[in-house]
Amino acid sequence: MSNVRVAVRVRPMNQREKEKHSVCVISMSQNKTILQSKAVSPGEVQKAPKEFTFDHCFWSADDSDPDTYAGQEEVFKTLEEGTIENIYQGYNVCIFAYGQTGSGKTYSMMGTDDEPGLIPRFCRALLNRKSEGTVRVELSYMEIYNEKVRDLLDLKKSKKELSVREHNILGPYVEGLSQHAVSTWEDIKLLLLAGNKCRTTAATKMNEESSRSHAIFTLTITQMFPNHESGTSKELHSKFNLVDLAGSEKASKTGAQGKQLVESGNINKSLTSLGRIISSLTECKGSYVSYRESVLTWLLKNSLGGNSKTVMLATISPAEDNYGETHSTLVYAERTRQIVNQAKVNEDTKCKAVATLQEEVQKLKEQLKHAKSQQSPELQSKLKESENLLKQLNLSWEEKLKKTEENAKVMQKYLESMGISVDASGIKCAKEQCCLVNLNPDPESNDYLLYYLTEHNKIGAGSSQDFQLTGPGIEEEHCVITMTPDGDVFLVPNTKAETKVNGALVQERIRLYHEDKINLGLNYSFILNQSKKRQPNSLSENKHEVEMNEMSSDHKNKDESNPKQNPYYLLSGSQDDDTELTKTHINPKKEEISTESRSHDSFSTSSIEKVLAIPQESLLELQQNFTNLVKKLQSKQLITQQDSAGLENTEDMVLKSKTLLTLIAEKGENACTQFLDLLGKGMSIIN
Ligand SMILES: Nc1ncnc2c1ncn2[C@@H]1O[C@H](COP(=O)(O)OP(=O)(O)OP(=O)(O)O)[C@@H](O)[C@H]1O
Repeated sequence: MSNVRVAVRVRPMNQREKEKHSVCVISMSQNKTILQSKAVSPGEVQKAPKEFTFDHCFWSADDSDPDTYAGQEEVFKTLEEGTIENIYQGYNVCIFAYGQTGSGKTYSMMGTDDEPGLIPRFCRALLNRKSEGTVRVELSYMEIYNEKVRDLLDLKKSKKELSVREHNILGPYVEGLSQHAVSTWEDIKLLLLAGNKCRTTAATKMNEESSRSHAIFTLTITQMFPNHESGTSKELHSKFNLVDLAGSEKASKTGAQGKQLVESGNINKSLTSLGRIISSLTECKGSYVSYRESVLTWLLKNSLGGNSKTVMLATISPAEDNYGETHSTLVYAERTRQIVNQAKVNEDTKCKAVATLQEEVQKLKEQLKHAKSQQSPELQSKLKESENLLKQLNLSWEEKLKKTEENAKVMQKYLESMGISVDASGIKCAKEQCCLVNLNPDPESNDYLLYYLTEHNKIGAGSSQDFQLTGPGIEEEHCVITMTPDGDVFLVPNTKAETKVNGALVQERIRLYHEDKINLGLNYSFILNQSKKRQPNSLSENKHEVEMNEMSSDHKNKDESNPKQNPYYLLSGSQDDDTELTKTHINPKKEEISTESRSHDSFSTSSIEKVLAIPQESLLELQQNFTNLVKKLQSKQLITQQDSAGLENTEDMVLKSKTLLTLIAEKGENACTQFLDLLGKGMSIIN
């Protein structure tokens, strides 16, 4: 019998907290965490600080003093103590991270490329551990989102909801969850990367990269010890669960609304059940514990009060404005420490399970023979369930390896067909392929996602969409991007959804060009990569240079020495020529404006004639271009907000152009020169 080991980790102040000059309310001394009470108004009595005792307290709030600072390595080393040993002795182990959104759960569990967290460190340590027996490691990775289980590693089935079942020897399990035989860190890394890319994330006001799902990463370790004298063999089995729970914060504080509020409700349903279970295990010992109340608690049944050695890592913010959440996390964590587990060595579990399953299958077949028709569907489904489990348990290691290999290929292809390219070394994109590059780094893997475009690409939050995005402002059917056989790309917005191209709101079908910046909802930003079409050959292909120049300077402002900061570097950083994307920005052909036309009168006449000659389909582009130009002129104070409002009210392009030219003319020679300069830079509505 052993208690759940509980560790608390306090993260550094984030930008928001620093800007607000938040006071640090956390201090740590050995295994004690002290929470100072909030500042009070004059006349009120300051409450005494609250003290909590844990097995480990990690001070990660400030790295200026290496003696007190606990980095990723220290957290791992402390929690690893005895853990790998326990796994190799045949015990189940579970480590779960609990805390409010943005408190550092994912950072602690997954970490970054430079600062790997517990999952990659444990995987490596586990593979490096020597054993006298033959060691087999299998891996699964799932997500619980809105009380639904999804396999993060079987992409063909990733949209399918999987069911939780329970076997009397094996305990709760997810039916049909893919198991991947792994032998090296590289095998695991690829699966981790792919799984993380599939994880659902939705931004909230508190933490834009907030993950709204619970993720369970499981390593199943089997050791075989053959006894050559007796011809028998012993098997030890252990399950190692690494769980990254969703944020425990209150929905109101994060600004969750609508669909997200439902998500929060369901996330909290799992967490509420978790809390209830922790209470019944600690306060009302002996009372019935309803693990099946939520998917999460059902799957973690063994980890809480059952057959597992469990560690809870509670993550907290140091800032005063998170006092309430921090306090409840600490209370929760202290209570969890009282849970007593009954871990036992799992010896020959598989053999026992196989034997009982075989018996069960026999019995069920017998029963089916004599069953009344109304009972048979239930019996049949039970039989199928047992047969499936038996089949999975009976697979040989070679078969498993082969399956894993096949699945890896399918997974890679499937991801590509979905528009996501996965490669352990970073992002790759076929030179000729047209794709959207997501400029928001993937929170789980720190790199960028590619969405390869096909003829017809539905984008939105709905399950029928080709590219599913979640987050504020994303509609069920947000927009459609189409591509003609010639590679011309068009965007058709849903007029109710917020879609911007190069900063301008789009309300009707619009053609897209190489390196156009597309904003969907509040948080998604994409760049169109259309390298095949990057050479401008039509009047409109030089239209975006001003934006491109702006973007280039935006990019320049980023830390170019760090390839992860800049998708262009990441894209071009590939060693492989075939899959390289260059970072060169388009350099559109500039049409020289003749010196004689540099008088606004002659310019305006010829310009309007050109506008009149423009075919209808180009007018839409023109309108878009016009909007961009107006914005630019506004920013240069060549026209006022009032002027541009007047322009917006005019539908007719010719009239619009005339008004604009008149407005510019009124500003005098300097304004005309600047205007022409802008036109010359590619913002022309008429050349
Ligand atoms: N110990 C730490 N040291 C440095 N940075 C940290 C630490 N913990 C968290 N952070 C940073 O704080 C931010 C939020 O952390 P993280 O994403 O891990 O939170 P979370 O608890 O997993 O949130 P969510 O519930 O939304 O998944 C990230 O930018 C992360 O890099």
